[in-house]
Amino acid sequence: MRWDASIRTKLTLVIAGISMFTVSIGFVVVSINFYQNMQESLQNDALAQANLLAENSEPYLTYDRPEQAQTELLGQISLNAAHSIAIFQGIGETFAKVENGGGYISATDFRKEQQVLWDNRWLHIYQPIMDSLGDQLGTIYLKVSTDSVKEKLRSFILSLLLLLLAMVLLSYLLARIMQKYISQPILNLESISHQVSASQNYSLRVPVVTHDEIGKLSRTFNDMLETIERRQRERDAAEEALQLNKRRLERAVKDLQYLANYDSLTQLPNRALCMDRIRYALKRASRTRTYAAILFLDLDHFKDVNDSLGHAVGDELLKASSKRLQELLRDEDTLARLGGDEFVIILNEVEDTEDIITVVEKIVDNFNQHFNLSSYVVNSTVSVGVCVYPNDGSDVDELMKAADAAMYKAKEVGRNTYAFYESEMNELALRRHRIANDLRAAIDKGELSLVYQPQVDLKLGKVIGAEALLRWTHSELGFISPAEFVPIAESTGLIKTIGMWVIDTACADAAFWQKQGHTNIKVSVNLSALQFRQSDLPESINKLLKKHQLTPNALELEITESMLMRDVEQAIKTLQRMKRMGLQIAIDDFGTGYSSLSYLRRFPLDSLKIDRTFIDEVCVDPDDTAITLAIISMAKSLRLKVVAEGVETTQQWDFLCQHGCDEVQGYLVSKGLPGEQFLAFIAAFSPSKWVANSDR
Ligand SMILES: Nc1nc2c(ncn2[C@@H]2O[C@@H]3COP(=O)(O)O[C@H]4[C@@H](O)[C@H](n5cnc6c(=O)[nH]c(N)nc65)O[C@@H]4COP(=O)(O)O[C@H]3[C@H]2O)c(=O)[nH]1
Repeated sequence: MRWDASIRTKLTLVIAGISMFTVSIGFVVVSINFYQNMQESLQNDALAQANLLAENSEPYLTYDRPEQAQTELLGQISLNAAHSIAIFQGIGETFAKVENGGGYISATDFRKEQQVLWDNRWLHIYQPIMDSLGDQLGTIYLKVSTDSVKEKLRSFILSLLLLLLAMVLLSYLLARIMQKYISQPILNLESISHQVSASQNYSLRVPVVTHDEIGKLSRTFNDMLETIERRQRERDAAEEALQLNKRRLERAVKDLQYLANYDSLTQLPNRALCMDRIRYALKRASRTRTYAAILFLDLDHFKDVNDSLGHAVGDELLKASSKRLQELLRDEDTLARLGGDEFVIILNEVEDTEDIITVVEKIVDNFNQHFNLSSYVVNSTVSVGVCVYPNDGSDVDELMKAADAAMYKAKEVGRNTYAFYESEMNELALRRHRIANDLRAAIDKGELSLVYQPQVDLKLGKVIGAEALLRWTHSELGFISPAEFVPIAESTGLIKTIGMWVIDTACADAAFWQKQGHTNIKVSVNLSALQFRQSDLPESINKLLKKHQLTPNALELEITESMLMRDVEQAIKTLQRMKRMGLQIAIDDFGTGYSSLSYLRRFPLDSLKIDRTFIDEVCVDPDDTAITLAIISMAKSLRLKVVAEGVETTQQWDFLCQHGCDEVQGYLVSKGLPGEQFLAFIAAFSPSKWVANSDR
């Protein structure tokens, strides 16, 4: 068993133990000595008395006077212990005896010779009585109790024990005090070594207070710490130098990597990294079944700028061009500089190839604005060649060649333009270009018009409003769907003008219908995202309402979920302004976006329009049924009206009727109608008549 007491305790106990052991031995020796002395004194005393009796007993024996011997002789004995005394004569006959606490004496106690005997309780002394002729007349027998000796020994031991206890206590206290001088330096040594091992702080030192072995040990320990501390310092310095070199090396590697992958002038990815990014874009596109577009850009007449204004201006133009391009791109797209005035743009995960046209047109348009360089204003247009993965090539080389070829095509056409590698895309781009250009004049030429698709209240069985739908009949291209030209108008910004024309026209028509007596008919107008973000839109609408003296609640604005979710707080503010004006607000194509319920509660809305794609299969596809029912119940819980778009069959109509939909619109009721036809439609509309003509 290990004993884990401290050295201090051990030392105290050892010192106290030794002193106790020594004192105990002394105690035993003294006690034995004392006992022996007491015995000897008693024996000497008793022997002297016995001798005296033996010398004086002769006449009493000779004249046979036992009574006198008893009183005159034995009665005179004085001893400090209980005793009995007898005079034997002849061969053991008791002549006289006195029993004075020394017990009974019988003939059996007789001994003839001189003897001194000790037993447990008694001291027996036999002393012969001799006559003058030297003959033995008898024997004196003295029997002395040893109780008095034992009693004295007991009280002696008791006082000795008390003394011993006091000495042990004293030695313990002295040991405690003394051990401090021995154990403290050891404890110091132990404490410092513990601190050093716990904190790894080698600057700690043990205080050296003695010059003995422990003092020497402490000094050696301190020397050892000093050596370790010095080595530690040297190692730390070496480690620091190593880290510094490592950091320098890492920075150098990073710089090298950067130089290997980035262009030092524009900080854009260089050719090597560009090829890598294209490879990655192709993988992403094929995994997500989308397109990737590679735009090869070359600044027109860059050489002239360099030659006439100097390389510094040329560099500045390249930097300004890269900044401008960067601003036009999404974060997930890549802009790289191949060298000279050649740039490449990678458009990732493009879902619709028409989006590529939008981007490339934006780029070409932007370069039609001059560059304000530090000392010159420079005009620099751009020629762009575009190819699309997977249509125009399956690997990086093929696609780069295609984009390069397309770029030369754009240069040949006369620069400041773009060209697709694939002619089909070129045609599409040309058509978009044409639409964008011609749309500007379409309003003035009177090519735009509105049709109104009736909206029927299912409970009332009455037409209660209409959605205004924009129509464009191009003088040469014929009918162009709003689904085609509205996004183009959005990308060119022309939608603002067209949108105001739509509201103006719809308000004028609605005011006319009201004048014709259809006071409860409201008109719904689609707002584009760009329009919705226009800060002066509420005021502009207000002006138009006043212009046509139309009550605000006769105008409903249709907004899509994505328009609201783009900047929720701003959207809430705009909607609140519109609501304060008294306008009606509907969410269009509901269910296709990502609006969250918590946000919906915060938008001041009047109705939700269930998207046509759900109504299409509402009686066939259980998913669409479930979604439609969920939208209806959600709208009810938000106290919003529900409108179903694209109702084409009576089954859909019945389903919506049964499940509490408020309003419907769709080909089952009517397609969009020109203003005057719509008026006639309201007048003629009666549910029974309509039911008769329907596909029931
Ligand atoms: N298959 C089918 N289709 C039906 C049925 N009932 C209505 N539709 C069509 O569904 C579209 C509904 O309009 P939208 O969802 O707002 O979608 C509109 C809207 O986003 C946009 N648009 C139309 N007019 C305007 C406008 O004045 N301003 C803005 N910003 N966008 C407009 O163009 C989109 C397409 O408009 P449209 O071609 O007129 O197509 C209209 C309408 O003709 C039906 O029963 N079956």
